[in-house]
Amino acid sequence: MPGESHGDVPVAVPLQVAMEASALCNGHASTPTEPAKTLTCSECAKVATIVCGGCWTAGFCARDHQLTGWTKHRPKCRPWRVSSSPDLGRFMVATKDIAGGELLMEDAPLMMGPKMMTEPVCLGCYRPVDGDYNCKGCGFPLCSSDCEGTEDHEAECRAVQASGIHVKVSMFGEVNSMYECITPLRVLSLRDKNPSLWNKLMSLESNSDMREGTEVAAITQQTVVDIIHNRLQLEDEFGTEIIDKVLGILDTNAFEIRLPDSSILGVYQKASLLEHDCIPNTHRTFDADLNLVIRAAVPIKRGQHLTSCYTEPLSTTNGRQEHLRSTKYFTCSCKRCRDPTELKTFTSGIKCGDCVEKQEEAAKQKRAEEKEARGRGGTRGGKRGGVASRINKFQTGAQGESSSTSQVEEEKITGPWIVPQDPLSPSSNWVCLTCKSSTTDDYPERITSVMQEEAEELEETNPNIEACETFLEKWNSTFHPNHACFLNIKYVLLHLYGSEEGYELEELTPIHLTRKEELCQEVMKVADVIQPGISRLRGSVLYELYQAIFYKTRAMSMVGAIPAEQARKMAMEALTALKECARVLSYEPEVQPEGQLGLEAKEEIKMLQKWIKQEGWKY
Ligand SMILES: C[S@@+](CC[C@H](N)C(=O)[O-])C[C@H]1O[C@@H](n2cnc3c(N)ncnc32)[C@H](O)[C@@H]1O
Repeated sequence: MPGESHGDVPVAVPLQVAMEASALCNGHASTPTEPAKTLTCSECAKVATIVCGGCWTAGFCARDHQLTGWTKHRPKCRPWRVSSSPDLGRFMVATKDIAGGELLMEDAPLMMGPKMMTEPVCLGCYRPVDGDYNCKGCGFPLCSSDCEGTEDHEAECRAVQASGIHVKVSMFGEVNSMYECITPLRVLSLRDKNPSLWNKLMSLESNSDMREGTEVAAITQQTVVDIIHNRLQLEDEFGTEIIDKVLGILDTNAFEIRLPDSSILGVYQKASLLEHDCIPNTHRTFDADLNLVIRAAVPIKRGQHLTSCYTEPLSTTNGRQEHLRSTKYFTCSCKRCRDPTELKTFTSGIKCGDCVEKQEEAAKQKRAEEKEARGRGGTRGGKRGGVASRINKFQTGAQGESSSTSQVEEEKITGPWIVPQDPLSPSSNWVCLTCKSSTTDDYPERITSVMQEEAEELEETNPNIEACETFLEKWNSTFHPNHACFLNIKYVLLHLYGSEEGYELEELTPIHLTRKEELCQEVMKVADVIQPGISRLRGSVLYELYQAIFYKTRAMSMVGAIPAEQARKMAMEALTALKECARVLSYEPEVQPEGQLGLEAKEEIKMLQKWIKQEGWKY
């Protein structure tokens, strides 16, 4: 149009090219071939000759009509389309090559509510409550009268009042079962109040057939269905079937939203169509209005499915599978789950006791032979121990990878590690990758759950450095250093070095800083595989890594403990980590702690560059 700028209009792609590309994409195993349709121009309905290069789906008869139609098409233009298959149901496919960080969708919540298992929170603003103020209508605790008339709180308030019950919550700060039926009630109330919203919610996957007869269904029969029917006397309005369907929809689709001091549930229409993968290629955040913002975490090729991780990435294959089966009703067969080594991260790995015994025996034998050889006049090597060896370790650690470090790295891969033979089966045998012996009992599951329980207890007690190090030392001879439980404790520990009282950053010795760096590197190596690209996990660890390297470099170069060239190299490593941290966290909203950390990282880049300049180095 004359005078109108078309600067952001995507290129035109010839229809023939788009059709050939689409045929290639549809070659994907799980993508059905879609019926061939004649594409028409979105502006004049003539037969299309080109498609929009942004979404590769909207057709136009010619470039002029693509330009004049841009204002209308822009809100719909997106780099993905929805497809479906019998295995996955609906899913999203990239319609063009997408760059890491590219915005894929912004999605407003269809509805929100408290989590089913939650401590008492205000039903208007979701802050934790202590019972100081109770709703005059229904008795549920709220933060103040301001939240009494909020639209969010209307459904349960009305239902409770109509039943003649006046709620009295007396336990605070711990999970309270009275909240379990609030969010389902909010969804149910939409059927009459807002049919269009209700229809959108009902169009989401409920997995009703799979849910029927499960333990989850039996529990919610008592905690939700019976309460709605008997206490709130709504049996005539909402039969068991519809309540079960709503519960299935919430289980399958609700996202957990982290607020500053609580977390709640939100249901989103577009983002609900994202398929699960234990190594997701998208990243999700919530903006200040709790819209869900989905970006590409890594570059995505046209034709690839867009994926999100529905479960805890720092967990074992069994743990992830169990969570997905019991709450989302499917068995994940992503490349991480299919591979017994989990792409050589070994986050479920256990040490083979037999092989360790044999290795120890062989080492003992070798030492005895060496001793005998020395006795016969062989070379005498003075063994460095105590302080001398610690200083040596510290210096080699600071100046480059020592042979023992690379040995440890090698061992992380070679083992001897026991892994599940068929990771997709909950009753799989476990096999040692070195001696090939297979476990015939449930030892791997038992020992893992013993350690997991201990790790959970430890995490619940706000552990200190000593407790975390003791835990790792205790289980070190039984599990792989990357075992998911270890990684969770290591994640806590790497933050404690630098924040615990007496271990603040300025007070850390180079040995402590080396330990902090080592922990960061270990967690980062796994994070790079299982949460690549833009991820909060990587961002947060990168910040700690920068701190460890920078403080160590400064402390050591101040006393001349390392050559200038070594110090320069270390400073550059710190700068690289900090820049990547700032990049990764730049996608987090400022209202979230990670968003704040990203801003700090941005500021600290300037400070670090200034310091590097002062030292006379170029960056
Ligand atoms: C949030 S929904 C995703 C959208 C859903 N496919 C639909 O058609 O509405 C989650 C459900 O999709 C299916 N699903 C998602 N990812 C899957 C995967 N990797 N393998 C198998 N099924 C999957 C499962 O039925 C799961 O409970």
